[in-house]
Amino acid sequence: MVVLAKPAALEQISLLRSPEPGDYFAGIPAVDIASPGAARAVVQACEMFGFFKVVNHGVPAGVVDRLEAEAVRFFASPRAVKDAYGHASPFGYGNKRIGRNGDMGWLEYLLLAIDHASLSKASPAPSSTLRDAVNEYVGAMRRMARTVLEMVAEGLGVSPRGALAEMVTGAASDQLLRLNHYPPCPLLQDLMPNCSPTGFGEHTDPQLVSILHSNSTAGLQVALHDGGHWVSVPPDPSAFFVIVGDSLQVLTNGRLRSVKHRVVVANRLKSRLSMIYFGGPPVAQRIAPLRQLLDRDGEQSMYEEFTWGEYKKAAYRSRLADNRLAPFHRQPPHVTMPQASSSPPSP
Ligand SMILES: C=C1C[C@]23C[C@@]1(O)CC[C@H]2[C@@]12CC[C@H](O)[C@@](C)(C(=O)O1)[C@H]2[C@@H]3C(=O)O
Ligand SMILES: O=C(O)CCC(=O)C(=O)O
Ligand SMILES: [Fe+2]
Repeated sequence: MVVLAKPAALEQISLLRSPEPGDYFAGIPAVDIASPGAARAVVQACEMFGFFKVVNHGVPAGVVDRLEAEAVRFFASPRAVKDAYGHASPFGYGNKRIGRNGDMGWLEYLLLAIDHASLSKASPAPSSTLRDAVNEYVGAMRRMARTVLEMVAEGLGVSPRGALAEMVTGAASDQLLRLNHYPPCPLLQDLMPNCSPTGFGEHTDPQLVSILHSNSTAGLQVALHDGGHWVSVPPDPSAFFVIVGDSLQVLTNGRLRSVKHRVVVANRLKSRLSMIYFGGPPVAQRIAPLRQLLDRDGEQSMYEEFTWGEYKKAAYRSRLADNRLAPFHRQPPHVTMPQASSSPPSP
């Protein structure tokens, strides 16, 4: 038996099967958020996939292009310059290490904290041009998150319409912006032509919603709710992708479900660049199913109650692939069995 050694640079990075043309999934719903039926379409997509593409979003191309150009410029700078903004703990520049608990991926990134509508002082900006581009982009993402969450509320029949949106766009909300750069990895080309390094390992996002933009290099995969099968998402730089997070799953008592996703670095020539806005609530926000939904549908909460601060603390102690909601799942209501008789059966 011939045992192939992994190149040292990939030692702690797990390999995935490279996607084949048939893995590209044509069924990802695209929602025109400016259309009259959008609220229903958003809820349907979130129920079925926990993921959808936003088209006709109204975000000017210049806002995206400016931040993308700044990100490209930053990632192209010398390692020593980038390290001056690291090491992501959790904010700043990170290289290969994701979080603090041993997860590794074939990527480099900038993780930035957002206070209200602009870059937080907790995240020093590598340059004033990058800071301005971030602030402009975050403004557009906050508006999109508001629109999407208003549509979720409307589609679910929850009032006021802003009940969910306010959690993410209110003054004390906990938002992040992440710029991910996945350089091509030619190391496996001859060694294992059908394998590719993991860029970002499988996980669900802990917040309410994440809004993702990427360049035209593929790599994102989502696990279908129906069977857990991994499918590749065809990239579309003219659109955004909305990812349902764990907190929105709990707030809707599991009606909308967070989606597992990951990135595989299969392109041997071109970098993938993604920009993701994470919409989280204030740390003190109670995360529990909306009362209106429970009362209307005669349901009991499927989850133990927690605050976003508690969930976040637990999440940051977990590994990427962990099921972070599992410890908060309530046991199904106790089923009482008829008592077995202790007296011997009569003859
Ligand atoms: C391994 C980890 C990275 C992460 C914190 C965690 O301990 C588990 C959740 C991870 C995640 C996934 C979505 C976002 O990219 C992120 C910023 C988040 O809020 O939760 C990352 C965290 C991170 O990279 O620090
Ligand atoms: O970079 C991507 O396309 C996805 C990254 C991601 O899921 C994340 O940063 O949480
Ligand atoms: Fe994610």
